[in-house]
Amino acid sequence: MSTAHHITFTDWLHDSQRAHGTLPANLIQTLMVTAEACRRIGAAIGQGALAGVLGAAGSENVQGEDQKKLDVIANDILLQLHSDGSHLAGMASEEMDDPFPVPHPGSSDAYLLLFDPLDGSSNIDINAPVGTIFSVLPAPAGCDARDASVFLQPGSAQVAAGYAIYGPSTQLIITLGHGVHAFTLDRYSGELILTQEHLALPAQTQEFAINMSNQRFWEAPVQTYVTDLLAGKTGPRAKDFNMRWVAAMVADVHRLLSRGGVFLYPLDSKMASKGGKLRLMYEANPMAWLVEQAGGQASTGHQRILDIMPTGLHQRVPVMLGARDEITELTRLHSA
Ligand SMILES: O=P(O)(O)OC[C@H]1O[C@](O)(COP(=O)(O)O)[C@@H](O)[C@@H]1O
Ligand SMILES: [Mg+2]
Ligand SMILES: [Mg+2]
Repeated sequence: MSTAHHITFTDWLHDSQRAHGTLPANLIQTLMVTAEACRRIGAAIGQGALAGVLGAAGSENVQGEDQKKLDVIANDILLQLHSDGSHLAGMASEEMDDPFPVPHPGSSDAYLLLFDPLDGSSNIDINAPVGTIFSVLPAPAGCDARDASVFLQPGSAQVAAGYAIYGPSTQLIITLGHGVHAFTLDRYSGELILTQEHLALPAQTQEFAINMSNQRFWEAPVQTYVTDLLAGKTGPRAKDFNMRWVAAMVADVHRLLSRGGVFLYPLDSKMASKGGKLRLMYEANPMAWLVEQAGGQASTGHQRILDIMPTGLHQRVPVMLGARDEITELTRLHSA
């Protein structure tokens, strides 16, 4: 589809409502407030050293990881902006052990919002891209969002998913189940403007993303897969592959959605007991749905990510997503 100009995110949400009729007011509100939170997080990140926001917060999150000041700031911005409304029943975040119930949950059709407020934290101090990832689930009628089990729905139940990337430009990428669309922040007007509709992920690629320093810890199927890619033209794949690793899932997935590719964070023996590196509910699920909506696939190697029945809010899973033919090859190797 052609590039559209000067359609703001708000206009687009109302157009989508007219076109698909599936956007309740509370969902529109959830997405508008999330977009505004991302704009403010992007502004704080953009100020960098000038705002004193860089460096460690001196605390740990539930995963036992050191929090950066911006992890905490980004989390607080999302909590604060959403707490004012009645569109959500509750929120869950990488940075909080337990769910955050919204003080005055309103109507029965409220939503649950899950997020990784700042993805790629280790990139902050080197002025490289970072992002915010979010996933929206329906709240079961009359649920008590203090109870983590209300959030434990498979990725296939998501009603919206997306991310903001804070790079040379700030962009918001979103799906509501009708393709993947990109908005770019106009820094002069403060508006998010629709800049690309229906992002498409080619079935084939010659580019892969994986943290190669973990090679010796991977399981056999991933060892075989990457060995074949590295063998290039004279190997079994009969073509040369390029490799990229930004070390922020948002940026690595954004590259896939922009020019194709495959991204892997497989299980390795260092983290086998944890189940993987990336978090299912607010990293793997939203990215898996975006990738599928763009024509790609997302798998653990054994199972479609969106079919996983979650057992914990902060559950981790192996992630392989991107070009359809590559994920098909990876699942073949895992079942061999
Ligand atoms: O340290 P590595 O192996 O490069 O890990 C990079 C991965 O870790 C993450 O940064 C984890 O995200 P957080 O920064 O939200 O903890 C992913 O975005 C990225 O894919
Ligand atoms: Mg992350
Ligand atoms: Mg994070």
